[in-house]
Amino acid sequence: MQEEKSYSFQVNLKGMIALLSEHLYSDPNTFIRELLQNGVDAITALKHLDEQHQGKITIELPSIEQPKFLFSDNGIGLKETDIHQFLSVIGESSKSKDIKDAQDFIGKFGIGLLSCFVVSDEIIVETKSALEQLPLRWTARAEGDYKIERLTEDIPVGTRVILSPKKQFNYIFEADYLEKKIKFYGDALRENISIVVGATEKIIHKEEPQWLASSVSKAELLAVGKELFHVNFLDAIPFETTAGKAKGVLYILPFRTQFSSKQRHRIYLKRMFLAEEDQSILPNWAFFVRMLVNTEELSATASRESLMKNDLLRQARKEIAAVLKTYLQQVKKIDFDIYIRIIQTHYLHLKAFALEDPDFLAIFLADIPFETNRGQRSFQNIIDHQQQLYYCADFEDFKQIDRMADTQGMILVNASYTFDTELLRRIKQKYSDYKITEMSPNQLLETFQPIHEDEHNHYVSFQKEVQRILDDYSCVLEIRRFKPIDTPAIFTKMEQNNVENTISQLKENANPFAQVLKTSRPNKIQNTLCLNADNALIKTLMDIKDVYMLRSVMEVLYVQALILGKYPVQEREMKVMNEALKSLIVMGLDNFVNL
Ligand SMILES: Nc1ncnc2c1ncn2[C@@H]1O[C@H](COP(=O)(O)OP(=O)(O)OP(=O)(O)O)[C@@H](O)[C@H]1O
Repeated sequence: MQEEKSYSFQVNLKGMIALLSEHLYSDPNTFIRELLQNGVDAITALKHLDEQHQGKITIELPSIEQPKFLFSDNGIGLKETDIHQFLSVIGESSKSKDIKDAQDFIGKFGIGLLSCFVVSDEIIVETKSALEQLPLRWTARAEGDYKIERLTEDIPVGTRVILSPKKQFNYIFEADYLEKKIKFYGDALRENISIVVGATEKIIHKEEPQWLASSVSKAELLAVGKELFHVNFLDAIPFETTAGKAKGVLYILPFRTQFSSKQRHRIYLKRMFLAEEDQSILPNWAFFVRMLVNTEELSATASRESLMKNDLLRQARKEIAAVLKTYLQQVKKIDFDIYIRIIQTHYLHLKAFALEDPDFLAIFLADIPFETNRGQRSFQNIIDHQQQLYYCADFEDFKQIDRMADTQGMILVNASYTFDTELLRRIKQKYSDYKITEMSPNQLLETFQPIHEDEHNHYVSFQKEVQRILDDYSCVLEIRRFKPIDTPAIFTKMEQNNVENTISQLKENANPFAQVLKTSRPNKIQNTLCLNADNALIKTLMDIKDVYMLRSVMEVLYVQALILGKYPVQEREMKVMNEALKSLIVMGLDNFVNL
């Protein structure tokens, strides 16, 4: 048997840097964030020794006289052993979780400094540890070697990172550009940050942001929101969570958003900007919200572009969801105007989530708006009006009967919009006290008053004659009384398989017409022409003895009813109408001549 030998993995630094820069640090600005983070962590470490220590970060920009980029902090610095152990070993961090107070630091993976290689072929770190007082210089090259030397001149306690910008990234080291980026990443930090250009020093950040202060008014929060997101929000809801120690503001958007569109938030981790597009700390139904949040205890992924999805995050999300729900419950009492504006703007999202979440449904039930034949109305308003809610799940059905419903004084919901039908069915299921009925043209027809039994004899021969005419159009005749009385005929069309549904639904609603419908209509029937016994023209028609004239008038009425019901009128029907009109005119002329 061969002798066993064990070997250590070797790391090709160049390959590693390429990997990191192409995948993990695809944005060349990342090094700014990583340097800021390291500076802040070093200051935090020194504060563990001296609570009063005032942190400061100074950035010196390259110039003709001094072509390097210098990033200095007055943090704890590095001892010689730290340099070997942490700076020079990829993946080693002095802030990892097995050290005490690890949760105070932003960094933890031991790779962040490598991002400097994206913009510079060399990284120099000059440092003096508060614990060792030895000024040292570490020089690392992208080729993978490094050296350490003792500095002859003394330097203050802290660390200075020196980079030689690659030509293609010169733009990043311009004062304006850099200032913007520093503010972007570091606007919530406690440390003073200044930029030095030549002989001038400019403090670009020094104050704790207003939204993180302990007492701040709603007006101030709205002003912060406007400045950060350029939006005049409807409202600002401050919140804090126990899980993950998140503190921030939920802003209610004043405009409707697409379900698929991602909102831009401002998410900070230990006051360092982390991400804009990470939605994971918000409940998925909070499309109408933009969030400004700092978390002290949640973790970031290694790329630092999002929060780590773990139990703590899920717990924090639950707390935020509870805050938002409580707000929505209370805002109705506190500020009705805002409540109504929220509903008017975001009802589509609210409907979607009312479907998923019974709490949501309970909050908004009364005020959920629906489109009806009489404009937009809230659920409660419709119920109050007629003690029940009628709706059409199909737009064609709605189109067909909205005019009739209107003249009958009925409010009819057009539930053909996304979520409406499903939501009404859910409400019906959950709140059995409410009477909610799906309407089809035929069902509406069934609510029309039938002719009295005693009158049947009077109509028999007329009915037979007209049915014979309508047989040519596969249409069944009904005679009823309905409003408006100036409407002589209504045409309805029903899918074959809807007949049974209609019957069972009418039965469910204890509608006496259910039995009539079942017995009087075979399943094959699709088309119905309902004549209005109260209409003057129909009354006159009953007295016409001339079968040709009756046929012509009926054909005109049939096509007119199609048009009224917004059914497509085919060439055949147009031809029938024209022929019928022509016959009527001829008949009229004959009568005229005979006079
Ligand atoms: N400005 C600094 N002052 C003191 N120590 C520093 C400084 N910058 C880096 N270090 C040391 O170098 C180590 C490696 O830094 P690096 O930025 O690569 O990773 P990290 O900050 O530990 O973790 P992450 O990869 O999550 O940012 C740090 O853990 C720290 O010990």
